[in-house]
Amino acid sequence: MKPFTWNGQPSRVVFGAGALAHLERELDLLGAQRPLVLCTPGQAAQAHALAQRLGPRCAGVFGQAVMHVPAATAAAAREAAARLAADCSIALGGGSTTGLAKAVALTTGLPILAIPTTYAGSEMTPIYGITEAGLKTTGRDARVLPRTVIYDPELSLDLPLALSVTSAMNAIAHAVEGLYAQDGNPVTDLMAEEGIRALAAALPRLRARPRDPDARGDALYGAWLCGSVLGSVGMALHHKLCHTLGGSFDLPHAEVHTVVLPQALAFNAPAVPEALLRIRRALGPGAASAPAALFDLARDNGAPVALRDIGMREADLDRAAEIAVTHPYWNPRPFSAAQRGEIRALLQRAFEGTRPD
Ligand SMILES: NC(=O)C1=CN([C@@H]2O[C@H](COP(=O)(O)OP(=O)(O)OC[C@H]3O[C@@H](n4cnc5c(N)ncnc54)[C@H](OP(=O)(O)O)[C@@H]3O)[C@@H](O)[C@H]2O)C=CC1
Ligand SMILES: O=C(O)/C=C\C(=O)CC(=O)O
Repeated sequence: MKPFTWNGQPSRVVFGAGALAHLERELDLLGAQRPLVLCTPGQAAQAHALAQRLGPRCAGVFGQAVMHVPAATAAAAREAAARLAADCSIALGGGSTTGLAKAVALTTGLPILAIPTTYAGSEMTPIYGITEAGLKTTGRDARVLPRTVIYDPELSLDLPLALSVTSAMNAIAHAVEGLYAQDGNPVTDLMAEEGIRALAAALPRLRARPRDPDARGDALYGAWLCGSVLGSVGMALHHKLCHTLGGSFDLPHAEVHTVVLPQALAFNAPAVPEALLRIRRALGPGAASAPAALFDLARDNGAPVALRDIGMREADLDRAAEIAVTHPYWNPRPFSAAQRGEIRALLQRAFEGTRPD
């Protein structure tokens, strides 16, 4: 057994259908008297319903969360939290909303109670991302790790199927990179393999019955495991490419992960044989390689497999490759300026949607 350290996940998790009923109890446990409810404009109705339920203890609602957390939005949310004398953020929504709560926590220390409605997994990580002048900066800071997470499958029953599939692929990507992370360990390996299995098995059930509460619960269970992996170990090439494409070219986050994952794993495959075995086992029986099986999982569940289908311009691929190899993340197969050509070729295959061998 190789030596390792594991910081675990200090977040308190309340999981189950109807778990939202425990919100007041969880706020009391946090000692939160004046929570600010954060959401996207699209989820304002749910956020205001939550605020009404909380009554006078609720400091208010800030409903301007946006994907990739623009710096201006972060500043506006911080100002609102100060003006309303909030002592806690409730992030009701997907990773965009959790990311906004993290941006507030980064400078104010305001504790976060996250109520995820997608499978992004941000609620289980100390990773933040803020985008300014077309460049996304990510970092890790213990202050941004949500203190409490309420996972209630009933809140994702209406998550559109297409988003359910791509958000599940986003979560699977966390686990895939966790399986070859520089600081991986036996516990995160177990969580990663089980998370991939749970999500991959839930997808066809969701296609058959999108409002199946059990399938939604199993998917959320998988997202929790995969997010926990991401929160515990480092990210590598795949996430670097997605941060570049998402933050610098404003592509939809989960869709980028869905398209890039098979290609990034194919690039790393020669260096990560153990990870390939675990991924292949988690995805169930089949003759395809792990990268090809991930490609097929996305394609067979109706998700995009080509960057050109999610808004990427071929003319931007050179710049994307340049950004990606600048300040690279650690990766089991080194990528830096010297590998720019290989990364450019990877992006071309992702642009065209070429099924990996
Ligand atoms: N720091 C970290 O560890 C991580 C951060 N992230 C970040 O999170 C963001 C992406 O998160 P993701 O969840 O994919 O994106 P969003 O939070 O933007 O949600 C994606 C889409 O799903 C819709 N949606 C969310 N929940 C529901 C629901 N219950 N019913 C119907 N529609 C719903 C949203 O609609 P609407 O806009 O109306 O709300 C939105 O259109 C990115 O900024 C990414 O960088 C992602 C993973 C990990
Ligand atoms: O790319 C991911 O899914 C994980 C991390 C981030 O998105 C960083 C961020 O919060 O923007």
